[in-house]
Amino acid sequence: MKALRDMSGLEGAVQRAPHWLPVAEADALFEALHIDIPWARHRLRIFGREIEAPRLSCWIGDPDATYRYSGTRFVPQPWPAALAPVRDAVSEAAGIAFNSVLANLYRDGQDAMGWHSDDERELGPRPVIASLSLGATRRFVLKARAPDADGVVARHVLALPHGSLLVMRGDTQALYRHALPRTARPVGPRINLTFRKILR
Ligand SMILES: O=C(O)CCC(=O)C(=O)O
Ligand SMILES: [Fe+2]
Repeated sequence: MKALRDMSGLEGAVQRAPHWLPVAEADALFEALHIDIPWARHRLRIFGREIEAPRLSCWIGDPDATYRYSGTRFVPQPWPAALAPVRDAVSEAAGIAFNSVLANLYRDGQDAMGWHSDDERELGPRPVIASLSLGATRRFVLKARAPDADGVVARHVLALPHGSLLVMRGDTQALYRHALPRTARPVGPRINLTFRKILR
């Protein structure tokens, strides 16, 4: 496993390791999760309207780690065998014991996630979120909620390749929104695992 490094311009808040999981392990994990996870379409509430999320998802976690995500309460699915050791390794890398993960499957370039922050109350005020990406490389964009002293709205675009780990911590959710835009490029499926710690 490669060490996490601070992203320039986001020191102390966002870290990543582009090739965190060795390719063979990342390949095996993608295959296992693609089959083992009961993927479903979640409903999101955006500006008071319910929409079907343009991706498939599954909430996984310890039995008492219930969670509200975009207006819906989820009781987590149990950890698939292939995922439990990954949870432990990601927890060690990020320095926090994660008890849940939102797994996302982006079937092709039309699947996406709009602007949001991972700021649900269950995560506490300054949550640590660790995001492991498998499969097709997609662009992940962080955009500041407010302009800086020069009037510039900071924007950071990251490619998240197969096996990469991204950690957001500190005030990242309070100060930034993030999104995974659609792409017209022909891309294969991507699985993203966003590990979270639900406070009880
Ligand atoms: O797919 C990604 O990289 C990000 C997903 C995300 O932000 C989320 O599910 O909260
Ligand atoms: Fe998110």
